[in-house]
Amino acid sequence: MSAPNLSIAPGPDSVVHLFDVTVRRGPAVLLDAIRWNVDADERWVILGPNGAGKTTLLQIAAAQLHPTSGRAHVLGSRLGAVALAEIRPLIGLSSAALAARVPPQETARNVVVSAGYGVLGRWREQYDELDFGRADELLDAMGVAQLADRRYGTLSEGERKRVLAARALMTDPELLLLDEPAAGLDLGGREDLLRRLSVLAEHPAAPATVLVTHHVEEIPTAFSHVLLLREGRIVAAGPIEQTLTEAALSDTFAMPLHLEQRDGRYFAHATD
Ligand SMILES: Nc1ncnc2c1ncn2[C@@H]1O[C@H](COP(=O)(O)OP(=O)(O)OP(=O)(O)O)[C@@H](O)[C@H]1O
Repeated sequence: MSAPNLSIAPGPDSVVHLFDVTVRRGPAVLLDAIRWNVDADERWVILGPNGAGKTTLLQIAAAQLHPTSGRAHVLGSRLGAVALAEIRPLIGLSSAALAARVPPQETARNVVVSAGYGVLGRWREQYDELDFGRADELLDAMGVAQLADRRYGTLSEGERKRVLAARALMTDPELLLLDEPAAGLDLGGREDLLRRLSVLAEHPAAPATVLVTHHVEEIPTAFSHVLLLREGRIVAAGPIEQTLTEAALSDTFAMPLHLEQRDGRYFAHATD
């Protein structure tokens, strides 16, 4: 299924709108005629196996990549028609690619506060007390207030993820993109982060959010929609309750899977 009824142009509440978006690299088709719309009040999960195209799709939503063909609108602007630098400050992104570029000697607080300037780590910019206050609040909201003065390079994998999630929120973005925010976290860390992301997602003023994951166990409650991706194609997309079914999940991962839902959370395992 690939949202055949999606209109060619974005609606008034649309934050991300893709119409027949295809991404090719040589003979490889990374994304194949994707039709997808994210409205401002929606919280989406993109779920799929390794190599499905999830990160590529997120790069389009982050206005970091142009489609090879098709129409992509992000925050009302058509990619290719506007300078991407204009809309990027409105997008909060946390990804492995970003994590790898953070200067290790930078403090956690500076990693967060420098998002306001679209740079990684402090250079010569001057920040005011309000900026630092907001950075500390966001570190606190992500459960790492005590690490504000620690150097990024000394943080554990899970602590870095939280700092980058705080950074993604620093500019008060209209679109929040989280690529595998719970990867590398231990069980307690994952559960704590998911609870915090659920609190955020439930907030009426929270930005439209897209979270990428390989695992249904990493879907925070309060996320409203799911897009299941396999080999660059949409298997199913829509409201999570109706769309995340055992059959659709089994198709996505190309194996028979048992899916359970309890208290708004999902759990899956292979059937015998
Ligand atoms: N420049 C390229 N040329 C050819 N193939 C590419 C190129 N870049 C990415 N790919 C392929 O595109 C596919 C989709 O990659 P992408 O990183 O979007 O997948 P993903 O779903 O995020 O994977 P993972 O879960 O493993 O992170 C992969 O098979 C990858 O090998």
